[in-house]
Amino acid sequence: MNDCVFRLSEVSFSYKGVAALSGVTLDLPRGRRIALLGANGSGKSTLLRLLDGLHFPEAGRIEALGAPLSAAALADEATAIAFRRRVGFVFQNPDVQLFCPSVFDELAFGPLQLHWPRERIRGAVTRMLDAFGLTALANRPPHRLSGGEKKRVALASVLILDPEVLLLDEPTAALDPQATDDIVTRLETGFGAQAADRTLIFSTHDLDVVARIADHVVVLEAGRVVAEGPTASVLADTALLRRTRLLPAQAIPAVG
Ligand SMILES: Nc1ncnc2c1ncn2[C@@H]1O[C@H](COP(=O)(O)OP(=O)(O)OP(=O)(O)O)[C@@H](O)[C@H]1O
Repeated sequence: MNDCVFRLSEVSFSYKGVAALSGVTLDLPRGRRIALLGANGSGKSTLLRLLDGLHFPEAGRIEALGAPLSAAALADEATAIAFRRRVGFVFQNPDVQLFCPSVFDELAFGPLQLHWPRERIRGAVTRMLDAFGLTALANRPPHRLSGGEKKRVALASVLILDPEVLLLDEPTAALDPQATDDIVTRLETGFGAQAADRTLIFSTHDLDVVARIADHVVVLEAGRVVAEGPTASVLADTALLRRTRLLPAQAIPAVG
Protein backbone atom coordinates (compact mmCIF):
# COMPACT_ATOMS: atom_id res chain seq x y z
CA MET A 1 0.00 0.00 0.00
CA ASN A 2 1.56 3.32 -1.00
CA ASP A 3 -0.11 5.94 1.14
CA CYS A 4 0.00 4.62 4.69
CA VAL A 5 0.32 6.67 7.86
CA PHE A 6 1.78 3.65 9.66
CA ARG A 7 3.37 0.45 8.42
CA LEU A 8 4.14 -2.24 10.97
CA SER A 9 6.27 -5.23 10.15
CA GLU A 10 6.40 -8.22 12.53
CA VAL A 11 6.11 -5.97 15.59
CA SER A 12 6.31 -7.57 19.03
CA PHE A 13 6.25 -5.95 22.45
CA SER A 14 6.05 -7.17 26.03
CA TYR A 15 5.93 -5.60 29.47
CA LYS A 16 8.66 -7.25 31.55
CA GLY A 17 7.92 -10.67 30.14
CA VAL A 18 4.13 -10.17 29.67
CA ALA A 19 3.54 -10.45 25.92
CA ALA A 20 1.26 -7.65 24.70
CA LEU A 21 1.80 -7.72 20.91
CA SER A 22 3.18 -10.61 18.86
CA GLY A 23 4.24 -10.44 15.22
CA VAL A 24 1.89 -7.63 14.18
CA THR A 25 2.15 -6.77 10.50
CA LEU A 26 -0.24 -4.02 9.49
CA ASP A 27 -0.64 -1.19 6.99
CA LEU A 28 -2.82 1.68 8.20
CA PRO A 29 -3.91 3.79 5.22
CA ARG A 30 -4.14 7.58 5.25
CA GLY A 31 -7.52 9.28 5.33
CA ARG A 32 -9.38 6.43 7.04
CA ARG A 33 -11.25 6.09 10.33
CA ILE A 34 -9.76 2.92 11.71
CA ALA A 35 -11.09 1.05 14.76
CA LEU A 36 -8.78 -1.21 16.75
CA LEU A 37 -11.28 -3.67 18.12
CA GLY A 38 -10.55 -6.32 20.72
CA ALA A 39 -11.49 -7.67 24.14
CA ASN A 40 -9.84 -6.46 27.36
CA GLY A 41 -6.13 -7.16 27.28
CA SER A 42 -5.97 -7.88 23.53
CA GLY A 43 -3.28 -5.22 22.97
CA LYS A 44 -5.20 -2.17 21.69
CA SER A 45 -3.69 0.39 24.09
CA THR A 46 -0.22 -1.05 23.61
CA LEU A 47 -0.54 -0.76 19.83
CA LEU A 48 -1.67 2.88 20.12
CA ARG A 49 1.26 3.63 22.43
CA LEU A 50 3.67 2.18 19.90
CA LEU A 51 2.06 4.24 17.11
CA ASP A 52 2.58 7.35 19.26
CA GLY A 53 6.22 6.53 19.98
CA LEU A 54 5.59 6.09 23.72
CA HIS A 55 6.91 2.51 23.53
CA PHE A 56 9.12 0.95 20.88
CA PRO A 57 9.02 -2.58 19.43
CA GLU A 58 11.21 -5.27 20.94
CA ALA A 59 11.21 -6.92 17.55
CA GLY A 60 10.04 -5.75 14.14
CA ARG A 61 9.77 -2.26 12.67
CA ILE A 62 7.32 0.64 12.52
CA GLU A 63 7.31 3.28 9.81
CA ALA A 64 5.32 6.43 10.57
CA LEU A 65 4.52 9.03 7.93
CA GLY A 66 7.17 7.61 5.65
CA ALA A 67 10.04 7.48 8.16
CA PRO A 68 11.22 4.95 10.76
CA LEU A 69 9.57 5.37 14.16
CA SER A 70 12.18 4.35 16.71
CA ALA A 71 13.81 5.55 19.91
CA ALA A 72 16.82 6.62 17.87
CA ALA A 73 14.68 8.64 15.44
CA LEU A 74 12.74 10.42 18.21
CA ALA A 75 15.95 11.15 20.13
CA ASP A 76 16.50 13.86 17.55
CA GLU A 77 14.59 16.85 18.96
CA ALA A 78 13.55 18.32 15.62
CA THR A 79 12.24 14.92 14.45
CA ALA A 80 10.34 14.43 17.71
CA ILE A 81 8.74 17.89 17.55
CA ALA A 82 7.73 17.38 13.90
CA PHE A 83 6.24 13.96 14.74
CA ARG A 84 4.28 15.31 17.74
CA ARG A 85 2.86 18.12 15.61
CA ARG A 86 1.57 15.63 13.05
CA VAL A 87 0.32 12.89 15.39
CA GLY A 88 -2.06 13.66 18.29
CA PHE A 89 -2.85 11.21 21.09
CA VAL A 90 -5.72 11.27 23.57
CA PHE A 91 -5.25 8.90 26.50
CA GLN A 92 -7.97 6.59 27.81
CA ASN A 93 -7.83 8.39 31.15
CA PRO A 94 -8.02 12.16 30.53
CA ASP A 95 -6.61 12.88 34.01
CA VAL A 96 -3.12 11.97 32.80
CA GLN A 97 -3.11 14.74 30.20
CA LEU A 98 -5.01 17.57 31.90
CA PHE A 99 -2.77 19.62 34.17
CA CYS A 100 -3.42 23.34 33.50
CA PRO A 101 -5.27 25.60 35.97
CA SER A 102 -8.19 26.26 33.61
CA VAL A 103 -9.88 24.75 30.57
CA PHE A 104 -8.86 27.82 28.54
CA ASP A 105 -5.20 27.33 29.50
CA GLU A 106 -5.43 23.64 28.73
CA LEU A 107 -6.47 24.37 25.14
CA ALA A 108 -3.89 27.15 24.82
CA PHE A 109 -1.01 25.00 26.10
CA GLY A 110 -0.11 23.24 22.82
CA PRO A 111 -0.25 26.39 20.68
CA LEU A 112 1.88 28.24 23.28
CA GLN A 113 4.52 25.50 23.04
CA LEU A 114 4.54 26.03 19.29
CA HIS A 115 4.95 29.80 19.76
CA TRP A 116 1.76 30.77 17.93
CA PRO A 117 1.08 34.53 18.15
CA ARG A 118 -1.19 35.50 21.10
CA GLU A 119 -4.10 36.64 18.90
CA ARG A 120 -4.05 33.40 16.91
CA ILE A 121 -4.11 31.39 20.15
CA ARG A 122 -7.00 33.41 21.58
CA GLY A 123 -9.03 33.01 18.38
CA ALA A 124 -8.34 29.26 18.06
CA VAL A 125 -9.13 28.54 21.73
CA THR A 126 -12.37 30.53 21.53
CA ARG A 127 -13.45 28.60 18.43
CA MET A 128 -12.59 25.21 19.98
CA LEU A 129 -14.39 26.04 23.24
CA ASP A 130 -17.47 26.91 21.21
CA ALA A 131 -17.24 23.84 18.94
CA PHE A 132 -16.89 21.48 21.93
CA GLY A 133 -19.57 23.11 24.08
CA LEU A 134 -16.97 24.18 26.63
CA THR A 135 -17.34 27.98 26.62
CA ALA A 136 -19.19 28.07 29.95
CA LEU A 137 -16.42 25.92 31.50
CA ALA A 138 -13.49 27.98 30.17
CA ASN A 139 -12.36 29.22 33.60
CA ARG A 140 -12.97 25.97 35.50
CA PRO A 141 -10.06 23.75 36.61
CA PRO A 142 -10.10 20.69 34.30
CA HIS A 143 -9.58 18.24 37.17
CA ARG A 144 -12.90 19.33 38.70
CA LEU A 145 -14.98 18.48 35.62
CA SER A 146 -17.09 15.37 34.98
CA GLY A 147 -15.59 12.44 33.08
CA GLY A 148 -17.40 13.38 29.87
CA GLU A 149 -16.35 17.03 30.14
CA LYS A 150 -12.73 16.00 30.74
CA LYS A 151 -12.80 13.81 27.63
CA ARG A 152 -14.08 16.76 25.58
CA VAL A 153 -11.34 19.05 26.96
CA ALA A 154 -8.64 16.43 26.25
CA LEU A 155 -9.91 15.93 22.71
CA ALA A 156 -10.21 19.67 22.03
CA SER A 157 -6.70 20.31 23.41
CA VAL A 158 -5.28 17.86 20.87
CA LEU A 159 -7.50 18.83 17.92
CA ILE A 160 -6.63 22.52 18.29
CA LEU A 161 -3.25 21.66 16.74
CA ASP A 162 -5.03 20.06 13.77
CA PRO A 163 -2.96 16.85 13.69
CA GLU A 164 -2.82 14.79 10.51
CA VAL A 165 -3.29 11.63 12.57
CA LEU A 166 -5.46 11.41 15.67
CA LEU A 167 -4.95 8.44 18.00
CA LEU A 168 -7.70 7.91 20.58
CA ASP A 169 -7.54 5.25 23.27
CA GLU A 170 -11.11 4.22 24.12
CA PRO A 171 -12.67 7.65 23.55
CA THR A 172 -16.01 6.60 25.04
CA ALA A 173 -14.85 4.38 27.93
CA ALA A 174 -16.65 5.12 31.21
CA LEU A 175 -19.00 7.64 29.60
CA ASP A 176 -22.77 7.57 30.01
CA PRO A 177 -24.90 7.14 26.85
CA GLN A 178 -25.41 10.90 26.36
CA ALA A 179 -21.70 11.70 26.78
CA THR A 180 -20.84 8.79 24.47
CA ASP A 181 -23.20 10.12 21.82
CA ASP A 182 -21.72 13.58 22.22
CA ILE A 183 -18.14 12.40 21.61
CA VAL A 184 -19.15 10.08 18.76
CA THR A 185 -21.10 12.86 17.05
CA ARG A 186 -18.09 15.18 17.30
CA LEU A 187 -15.84 12.54 15.79
CA GLU A 188 -18.37 11.82 13.03
CA THR A 189 -18.77 15.44 12.08
CA GLY A 190 -15.77 17.38 13.40
CA PHE A 191 -12.62 15.49 12.62
CA GLY A 192 -13.35 13.84 9.28
CA ALA A 193 -14.93 16.97 7.88
CA GLN A 194 -11.73 18.95 8.28
CA ALA A 195 -9.83 17.31 5.44
CA ALA A 196 -9.97 14.08 3.50
CA ASP A 197 -6.39 13.17 4.35
CA ARG A 198 -6.85 13.25 8.13
CA THR A 199 -6.60 9.81 9.74
CA LEU A 200 -8.38 8.67 12.88
CA ILE A 201 -7.22 5.52 14.70
CA PHE A 202 -9.13 4.61 17.85
CA SER A 203 -9.47 1.65 20.18
CA THR A 204 -12.73 0.34 21.54
CA HIS A 205 -14.71 -2.77 22.32
CA ASP A 206 -18.02 -1.02 21.65
CA LEU A 207 -19.47 -2.33 18.38
CA ASP A 208 -22.02 0.51 18.16
CA VAL A 209 -19.23 3.10 18.29
CA VAL A 210 -17.35 1.19 15.58
CA ALA A 211 -20.43 1.10 13.34
CA ARG A 212 -20.92 4.87 13.68
CA ILE A 213 -17.36 6.09 13.28
CA ALA A 214 -15.10 3.56 11.55
CA ASP A 215 -14.74 2.72 7.88
CA HIS A 216 -12.04 0.12 8.54
CA VAL A 217 -11.59 -2.32 11.43
CA VAL A 218 -8.59 -4.23 12.79
CA VAL A 219 -9.46 -7.01 15.24
CA LEU A 220 -6.90 -7.96 17.89
CA GLU A 221 -6.89 -11.10 19.97
CA ALA A 222 -4.16 -11.88 22.52
CA GLY A 223 -1.74 -9.44 20.90
CA ARG A 224 -2.24 -10.63 17.33
CA VAL A 225 -4.21 -9.24 14.40
CA VAL A 226 -6.84 -11.87 13.66
CA ALA A 227 -9.01 -9.97 11.17
CA GLU A 228 -9.02 -6.75 9.20
CA GLY A 229 -11.37 -5.20 6.68
CA PRO A 230 -14.21 -2.79 5.92
CA THR A 231 -16.44 -2.15 8.94
CA ALA A 232 -19.57 -3.75 7.48
CA SER A 233 -17.90 -7.06 6.67
CA VAL A 234 -16.09 -7.35 10.03
CA LEU A 235 -19.25 -6.51 11.98
CA ALA A 236 -21.24 -9.06 9.95
CA ASP A 237 -18.88 -11.86 11.04
CA THR A 238 -20.65 -12.87 14.25
CA ALA A 239 -18.57 -16.04 14.62
CA LEU A 240 -15.40 -13.93 14.68
CA LEU A 241 -16.94 -11.44 17.12
CA ARG A 242 -18.06 -14.23 19.46
CA ARG A 243 -14.67 -15.97 19.30
CA THR A 244 -12.86 -12.72 20.14
CA ARG A 245 -15.26 -11.96 23.03
CA LEU A 246 -16.72 -8.90 21.33
CA LEU A 247 -20.16 -10.49 21.44
CA PRO A 248 -21.41 -12.71 24.26
CA ALA A 249 -20.79 -16.40 23.49
CA GLN A 250 -24.50 -17.17 23.70
CA ALA A 251 -27.55 -14.99 23.29
CA ILE A 252 -29.09 -14.18 26.68
CA PRO A 253 -32.66 -15.57 26.78
CA ALA A 254 -35.40 -12.93 26.93
CA VAL A 255 -37.01 -12.45 30.33
CA GLY A 256 -40.68 -13.53 30.73
N1 LIG B 1 1.97 -1.59 32.37
C1 LIG B 1 1.82 -2.91 32.14
N2 LIG B 1 2.55 -3.82 32.81
C2 LIG B 1 2.43 -5.15 32.57
N3 LIG B 1 1.56 -5.67 31.68
C3 LIG B 1 0.78 -4.80 31.01
C4 LIG B 1 0.87 -3.39 31.20
N4 LIG B 1 -0.04 -2.79 30.38
C5 LIG B 1 -0.64 -3.79 29.71
N5 LIG B 1 -0.17 -4.99 30.09
C6 LIG B 1 -0.57 -6.31 29.56
O1 LIG B 1 -0.41 -6.27 28.15
C7 LIG B 1 -1.52 -6.92 27.51
C8 LIG B 1 -2.20 -5.95 26.56
O2 LIG B 1 -2.74 -4.89 27.34
P1 LIG B 1 -3.42 -3.61 26.65
O3 LIG B 1 -3.63 -2.61 27.75
O4 LIG B 1 -2.64 -3.20 25.47
O5 LIG B 1 -4.82 -4.23 26.18
P2 LIG B 1 -6.17 -3.49 25.75
O6 LIG B 1 -6.70 -4.25 24.58
O7 LIG B 1 -5.94 -2.05 25.56
O8 LIG B 1 -7.09 -3.76 27.02
P3 LIG B 1 -8.36 -2.93 27.64
O9 LIG B 1 -9.49 -3.08 26.65
O10 LIG B 1 -8.63 -3.66 28.92
O11 LIG B 1 -7.91 -1.51 27.84
C9 LIG B 1 -2.40 -7.47 28.63
O12 LIG B 1 -2.03 -8.81 28.87
C10 LIG B 1 -2.02 -6.60 29.83
O13 LIG B 1 -2.18 -7.32 31.03
